[in-house]
Amino acid sequence: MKAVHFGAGNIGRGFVGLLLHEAGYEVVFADVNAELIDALAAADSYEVHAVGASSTTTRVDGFRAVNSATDPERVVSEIASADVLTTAVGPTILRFIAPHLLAGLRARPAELPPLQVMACENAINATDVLHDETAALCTPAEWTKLAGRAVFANTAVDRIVPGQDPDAGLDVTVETFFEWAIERTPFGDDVPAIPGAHFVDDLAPYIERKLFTVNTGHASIAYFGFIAGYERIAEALADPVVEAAVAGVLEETSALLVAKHEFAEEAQTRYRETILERFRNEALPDTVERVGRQPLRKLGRHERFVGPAAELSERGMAPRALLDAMAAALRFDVPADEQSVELQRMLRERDAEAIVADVTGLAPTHALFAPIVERVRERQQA
Ligand SMILES: NC(=O)c1ccc[n+]([C@@H]2O[C@H](COP(=O)([O-])OP(=O)(O)OC[C@H]3O[C@@H](n4cnc5c(N)ncnc54)[C@H](O)[C@@H]3O)[C@@H](O)[C@H]2O)c1
Ligand SMILES: O=P(O)(O)OC[C@@H](O)[C@@H](O)[C@H](O)[C@H](O)CO
Repeated sequence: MKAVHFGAGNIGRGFVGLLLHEAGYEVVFADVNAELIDALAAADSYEVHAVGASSTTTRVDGFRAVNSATDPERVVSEIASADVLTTAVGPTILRFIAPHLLAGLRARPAELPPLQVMACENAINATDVLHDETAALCTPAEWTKLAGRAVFANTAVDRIVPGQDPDAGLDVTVETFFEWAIERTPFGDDVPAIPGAHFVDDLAPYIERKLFTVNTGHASIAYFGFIAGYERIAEALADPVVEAAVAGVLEETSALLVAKHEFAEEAQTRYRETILERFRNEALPDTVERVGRQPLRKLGRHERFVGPAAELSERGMAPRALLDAMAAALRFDVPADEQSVELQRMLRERDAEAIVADVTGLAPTHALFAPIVERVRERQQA
């Protein structure tokens, strides 16, 4: 069995590649980072160090590596004969994976079982995005012909994999916790055998609970922590002011999740507490800069702040802590982060309504639009 995995970075090597390897797949990593791909191609194995209460080390071997920027023909032939295709490149990069996938499907013998495609990104329905980007590159008639050569399943992936020590080479330090939930129905009777994953009929509750608890909480720590001058996530959360602000945010998203998906309140409280414990893991060198990265994406319409806040407003509940977290995000000023630089430029040069419309995608008539505009104005005046 062969899996082509796009994105040999933190989650690629430390989670998706690892679980596919443990499931018995030969993993072919595809990435545009030449140094990384050369190192993987030259290595026999790397280690995944899971750190926390019960630390473990797992060796990953039997993989290959291909540079998708310089050797697209090889990528096509690998996809044409693969069983599984996964990605962990970032939601905004999926459109660059689509041409490879389309070419791979064109070259794939029609008699092979369909390629099982799963995008493992922090975004709702990321695999659908990859599907749509791929279908848009050919005519509807050709897509009708090719569509039978692949099945597309959305997933929710959860494991904190921080930025890695440059001296660690290919080895990856991760937390011990992990969860990989995958839609079952697209596969019909041929569900991939990945023991580390679980397959669910309805992914929405899983992905929304994950994104609006883990990622909303994480990003809130990053933005409040950045303002308070912290470098690490664990030390930011140890500050009672940050902790209280984050608790307020998670109470709001939990209220939505309980109301919308009918999670038992106690179960959601336990889930939240487990997650806060994960963020407190001192052995995990995770930084506010990594977790707060790309604030414009994180302030998007269906993302971790505006998504739940908009739904709360629509249900007649007024989100306050989420608005505070969004206001904190506006202060994320990190020269190395292109989106942070762009956000600060927008705040200096454009009017508040235009910023809110562009960044959040909310209509001016939406109940959340005016409160966010107010936060943007406050930031501009400060
Ligand atoms: N790190 C985590 O804790 C974590 C956990 C769950 C989900 N995720 C999600 O996984 C995805 C990747 O995150 P990460 O932390 O591993 O980031 P990362 O930067 O470590 O890895 C991304 C990799 O994608 C590669 N890449 C970029 N453009 C590419 C292209 N056009 N073709 C092929 N490869 C390309 C990069 O070179 C890099 O190696 C994101 O969507 C993130 O939200 C991350
Ligand atoms: O990857 P992002 O930028 O969407 O979010 C940053 C972190 O919150 C994220 O990578 C978490 O570590 C991860 O989602 C945990 O499962």
